[in-house]
Amino acid sequence: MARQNRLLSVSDLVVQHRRAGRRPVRAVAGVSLDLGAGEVLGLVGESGCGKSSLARAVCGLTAPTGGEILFDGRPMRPLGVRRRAPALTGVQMVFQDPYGSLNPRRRVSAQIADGIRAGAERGERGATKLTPGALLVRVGLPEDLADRYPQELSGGQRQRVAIARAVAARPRLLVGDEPISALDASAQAQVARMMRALAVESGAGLLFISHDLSVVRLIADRIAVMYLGRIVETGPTAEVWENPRHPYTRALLAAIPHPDGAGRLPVELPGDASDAAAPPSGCRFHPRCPLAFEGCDREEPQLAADGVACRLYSS
Ligand SMILES: Nc1ncnc2c1ncn2[C@@H]1O[C@H](COP(=O)(O)OP(=O)(O)OP(=O)(O)O)[C@@H](O)[C@H]1O
Repeated sequence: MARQNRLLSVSDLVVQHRRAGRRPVRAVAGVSLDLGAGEVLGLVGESGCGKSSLARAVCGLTAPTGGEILFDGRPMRPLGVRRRAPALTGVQMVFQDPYGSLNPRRRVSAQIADGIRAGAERGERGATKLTPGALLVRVGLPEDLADRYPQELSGGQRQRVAIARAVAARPRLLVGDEPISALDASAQAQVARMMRALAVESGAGLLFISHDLSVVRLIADRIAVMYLGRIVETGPTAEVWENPRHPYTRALLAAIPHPDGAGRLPVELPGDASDAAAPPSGCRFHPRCPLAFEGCDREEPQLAADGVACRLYSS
């Protein structure tokens, strides 16, 4: 499908953070990806690889340093330029910490009502039929929680409220930045599945970001694996899960404990992830790669049409 026809199309995105008196950090170093309506893309990678920087740029919260973000075929402008709340553009984001994003002084019902209003203002069909109580039930909470304040709720309840508020705005694109990592392990898969259901049934695209490949694979149609600012592998979920090709994806998979406690042993990657402010030359993963060979420290592999950025597969 042509880029302009995708709900979200990111090409060669660069996000660089300036730091006073220190070298800038290129958190996103040339990323291209796309997402269709009703589709779920899982973005995975270790802490610090640039997932949040990418998510914030996609939502217009951070100005890109380079590249292009098309939303519905039109350039996504940073918030300062657009001067409109993301909800009014049809993009909603759910963050890891719902405490930071919910207003402690307003009742849950009022905050969800804000979302409903934003959807209605954009003229989204059905937005005015939504009610805070019905949305709470939809995210697995009792209706009467609407009268409470965020601090009266548990962390898991707050995160469900944040999801209800995001969905209330009838977004065309929902971005979850580690939306489940603060939840109990027992609730993570359930909440992830709920986000998928809510997005897909309303025809929205979902960009679901997590460091946990085992949860992402439960809900994503496609997976993109990010390492130090770059996408190193991407493909349909079943393919990436069953036949990971990039050595980094393999290491991520090998580190997932088997459900019965046996099976795969955690494999430690040698060394720490490199500093994004001073990435290694050549392939960014080569200092930790068990399969690195002659030349990997000089040539930076590009993401090929087969979805892998690794010299092992280039002819
Ligand atoms: N505002 C900022 N100013 C300076 N450096 C930043 C800023 N935001 C992020 N960084 C740096 O950019 C790199 C990528 O960070 P980012 O938060 O995007 O990654 P992440 O994969 O989302 O990690 P985490 O899951 O820990 O949030 C890191 O080296 C981080 O220290």
